[in-house]
Amino acid sequence: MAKLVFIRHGQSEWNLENLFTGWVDVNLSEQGVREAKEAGRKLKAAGLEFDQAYTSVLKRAIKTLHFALEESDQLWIPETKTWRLNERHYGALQGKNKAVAAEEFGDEQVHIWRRSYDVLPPLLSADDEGSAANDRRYAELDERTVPGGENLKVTLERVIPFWQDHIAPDLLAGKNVIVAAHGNSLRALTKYIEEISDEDIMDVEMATGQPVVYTLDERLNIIDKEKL
Ligand SMILES: O=C(O)[C@@H](CO)OP(=O)(O)O
Repeated sequence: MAKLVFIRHGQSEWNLENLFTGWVDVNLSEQGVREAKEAGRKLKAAGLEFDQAYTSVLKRAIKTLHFALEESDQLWIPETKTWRLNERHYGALQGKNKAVAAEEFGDEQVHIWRRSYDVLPPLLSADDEGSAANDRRYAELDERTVPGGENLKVTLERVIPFWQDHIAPDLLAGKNVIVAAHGNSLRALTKYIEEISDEDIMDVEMATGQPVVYTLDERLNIIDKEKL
């Protein structure tokens, strides 16, 4: 039986400032560093040993993974970074304050942008300075693949191929896997593996720095789920 752990990054500087973040590569806050280290201590106390780690190409998730693995003395394990585990791209909302946006557009509209399954945020154009098209780490992406903004549905559609090609084969081979990622890329994975409806996923939240441990059978059915 394989173990699968999801961990959302610790609090980021922009979580603290209540800004839409998405693909902006912000750092962990001091509290976020503490949360990541605490997560590592919990993994160690639970006796969890990993064979493979996956994370995004954003430093808040990468650093969370490293702090957690360091605290549990497993920094040596193989790790793969992929844009497919990035936070959802928040389009033109990136960098805006969530409370200010709620005053400007109304609470309901902001809630729809944040939690609806298939409503897109206002998009960022490819020639915008902040576009991922100008970022070297996404140079491998076909320009039609570089998002100008994503909803959870689009996020799920780019996360699940990575699950199918990498994470699921590892688990099927009996490996224990840790995935350090983001609120919405993890909501997409959670929706997929727990078969949560488009409606019910609106109420699912991921806490920063809290490991979620799944025990899976040899066909990847969920036997147990525990939050540490
Ligand atoms: O701003 C973001 O990128 C995400 C995660 O912090 O926010 P939300 O919870 O609104 O999806």
